[in-house]
Amino acid sequence: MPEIEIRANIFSAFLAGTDTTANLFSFVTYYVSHYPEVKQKMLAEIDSIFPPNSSFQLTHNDLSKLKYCEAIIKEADRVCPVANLLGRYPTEPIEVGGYQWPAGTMFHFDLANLHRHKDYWPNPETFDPDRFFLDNENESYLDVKDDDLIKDENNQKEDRKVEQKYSFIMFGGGYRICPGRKLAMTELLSLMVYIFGKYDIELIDMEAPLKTKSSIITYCQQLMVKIKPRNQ
Ligand code: HEM
Repeated sequence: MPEIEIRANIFSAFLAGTDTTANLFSFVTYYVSHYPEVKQKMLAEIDSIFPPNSSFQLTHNDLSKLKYCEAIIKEADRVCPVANLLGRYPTEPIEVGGYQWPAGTMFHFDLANLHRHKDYWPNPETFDPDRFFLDNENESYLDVKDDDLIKDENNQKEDRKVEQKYSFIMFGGGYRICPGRKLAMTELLSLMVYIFGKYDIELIDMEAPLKTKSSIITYCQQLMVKIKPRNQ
């Protein structure tokens, strides 16, 4: 492998594997602290599986029971997508949006607007993890199934399931879907158990908006919080 490719791979492993997860955890912290009813429901779920003041082992099986926490992570990324720059280029001429495009045209996906599109999301501006929680039994955002891929490849846009799936593309989709998605979810859920399970986190200023800046990813510029051990 040429040196430039080795460097590019190391760079993307750092950027893709650490900055995404770290910044999304900041967004989760902001939203959880901003919505007391969400925080309460989250703590009830964490405490029911990882009882406070008990010595527990973090197992994959127990983490996978944290369906509401998973919904919070997805909802935080829906309203504030940490990976916002997603590109594709066609290898052959293609028609998109009623226009003909030559092979090699670079298309960028506008994740922030897609994740808030009113055709797919009722009350898109509202932070509401229940939209993922109540749906959790049927959803499969993290596991793209082969039959969906085949249908999508053939561009069968009438397939409503595929269309709905791709209205939320936190981890991208298709053959280039994020290979670290399960690790990312495991890391984020573990952090939620260890941090929110043990500490009470409050925003210094409940009125302050989430301060972010976007480049290749959206990162948290500042998050002022007060941390103290939880009273259990
Ligand atoms: C919350 C955390 C994360 C988010 C939101 C995220 C999101 C994404 C997105 C949107 C893509 C583009 C997918 C596409 O083009 O369809 C991607 C690609 C990628 N991600 Fe992640 N990611 C996260 C964590 C991770 C972690 C933990 C790793 C590795 C340890 C990782 C490794 C990668 C790599 C290597 C690619 C490029 C894949 C390719 O081009 O084939 N990501 N990620």
